[in-house]
Amino acid sequence: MSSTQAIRERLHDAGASFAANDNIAEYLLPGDIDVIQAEVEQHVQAVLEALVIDTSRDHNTKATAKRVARMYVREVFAGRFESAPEITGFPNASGLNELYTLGPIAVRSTCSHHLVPMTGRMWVGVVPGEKVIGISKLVRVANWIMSRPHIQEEAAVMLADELERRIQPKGLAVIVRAQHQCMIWRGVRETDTIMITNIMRGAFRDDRTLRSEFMALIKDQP
Ligand SMILES: Nc1nc2c(ncn2[C@@H]2O[C@H](COP(=O)(O)OP(=O)(O)OP(=O)(O)O)[C@@H](O)[C@H]2O)c(=O)[nH]1
Repeated sequence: MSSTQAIRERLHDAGASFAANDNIAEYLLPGDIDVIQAEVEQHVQAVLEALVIDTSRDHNTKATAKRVARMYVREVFAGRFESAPEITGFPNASGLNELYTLGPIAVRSTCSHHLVPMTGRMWVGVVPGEKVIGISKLVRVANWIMSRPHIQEEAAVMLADELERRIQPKGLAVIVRAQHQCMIWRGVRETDTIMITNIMRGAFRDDRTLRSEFMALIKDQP
């Protein structure tokens, strides 16, 4: 059966969750991504037809279904289908115990309620534990998590959980500041509203001075 129904059945049989912000890479077989993309294309074409758009004669929308399917599957929702990025870790040989911050990192995500962009910036603060990791890997993990449909609170927690699990720091802070197009482009149409999510773990939760130091370090990076 070459359809996404076979993939959903596989996930059901394995008892796996496949919510919008879950990653399902470990349940996919070779070729499944092409099956998903082809089926999404068919359904986007049906949406265009339901919107009474003449894609056969309108040169602007002729290839829109194909473009949108590729964008969803290979770009903006790729974090659902791709395996987690590898993290290069080094032993913390010199016993580094100081805070470092990384940011701003671009937030490019999608609101799972209206499937429109959620964009902004985020910062990560780390007090290392036994491992020191390549800082670009924080960005790779962040992009992998964010490129799924989300609500911001869950995205921030999911990123913090993943980083905590993979780098086992003494302290971890994740701050996400994002604008939601579902509140700008439509709906309440508030153009300047920003949602801020703060996650403080380990030393950042327990030590107010460390938290303040982190906030001071990032405060001039709007
Ligand atoms: N908590 C939270 N809410 C979000 C996020 N993104 C969007 N929302 C809200 O989710 C809600 C969606 O619920 P509905 O009331 O069913 O959607 P709607 O009728 O289109 O609502 P309006 O946007 O008010 O027009 C809206 O209030 C959105 O503003 C997010 O990341 N976190």
